[in-house]
Amino acid sequence: MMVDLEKDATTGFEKVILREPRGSSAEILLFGGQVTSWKNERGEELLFLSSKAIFKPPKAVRGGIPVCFPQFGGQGSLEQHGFARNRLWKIVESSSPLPSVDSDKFSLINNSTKAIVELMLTPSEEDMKIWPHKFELRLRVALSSGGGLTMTVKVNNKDTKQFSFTFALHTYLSVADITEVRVEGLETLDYLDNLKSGERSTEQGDAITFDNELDRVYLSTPSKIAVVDHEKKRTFVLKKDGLPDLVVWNPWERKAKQMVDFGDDEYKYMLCVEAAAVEKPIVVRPEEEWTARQELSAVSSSYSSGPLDPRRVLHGSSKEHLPQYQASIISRFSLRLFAVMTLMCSSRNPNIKKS
Ligand SMILES: O=P(O)(O)OC[C@H]1O[C@H](O)[C@H](O)[C@@H](O)[C@@H]1O
Repeated sequence: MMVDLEKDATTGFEKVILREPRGSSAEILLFGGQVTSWKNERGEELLFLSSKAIFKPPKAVRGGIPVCFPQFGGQGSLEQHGFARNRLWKIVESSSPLPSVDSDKFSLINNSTKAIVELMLTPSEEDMKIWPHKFELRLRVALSSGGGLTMTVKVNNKDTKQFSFTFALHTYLSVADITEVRVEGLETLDYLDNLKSGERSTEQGDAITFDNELDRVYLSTPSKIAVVDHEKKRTFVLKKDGLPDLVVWNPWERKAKQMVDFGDDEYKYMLCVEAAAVEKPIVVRPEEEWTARQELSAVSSSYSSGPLDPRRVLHGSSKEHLPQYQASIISRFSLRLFAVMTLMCSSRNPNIKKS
């Protein structure tokens, strides 16, 4: 396992590179704490990064996995998606003892089964003027020996009063042809439609497919979602904890043309699936810590990684023989029962603890 710190020759941005012996790798910019590359063992890029991406602060970089904090979207007093994605983060030295970046390239061999780096963002005086809360935001990125990419986020409240925020890991997946892509695991869920001023609707269909612009916040989503790329015969599996919502976004043709940092036809080759906490802001009291996690893996589409949706576990295959409306009613009933039981078991967010 290797962890390198380099200065990108083209952009001048400092980046951490994680490599594992079988050939997979990941790159993380200190600007934005943003993962901009994740490659499998054959060296194939799994994340989308626009060819028109602008590497010039304070513009956020279009692609990879921007961190949206302390605000997702435009609902709030801050700039769209908050400021974390266009600030310079620091490496937490204890995570990977990286030397300074003065010379060309440094390497270190990490004997664990994962190549890991931890980055941190704390507010500057300027940040405190627009969001007056002392916090520590940590992002740990780990590349496992199988090539899976795990991102663990922690927000510590270092202030004397509580604060709340919304959050997303805004993952841009690279796909071969968006019209041949299917998202599984969101069937029958409620969503907020950003193309209809956040109107609430219920997903009726089967898996989600794409033939137009789509911008939705799916609510209370299962912990495991699959994005099947038929053309590439590849399935991305996204597992998450502490991030109940999932934003699904593709700008399609018209919006693509309006974005200066996005190629006119690049919408065909990307899909954003964003593990998020949007509908219910996260509240963290002084000296508390909130943790969330997302695990990404890319597997051949013939691979089955087990049931996606907890409701399918409850009903088994018998659900498939029921008329669709009946199956959906049962699904929703059991979901509500599950939600009530969860609420009864814990009234506090289980992802928040004393730090
Ligand atoms: O252009 P950005 O600020 O990076 O936002 C890109 C997109 O992010 C999310 O997916 C939102 O749901 C979209 O409404 C937004 O257009």
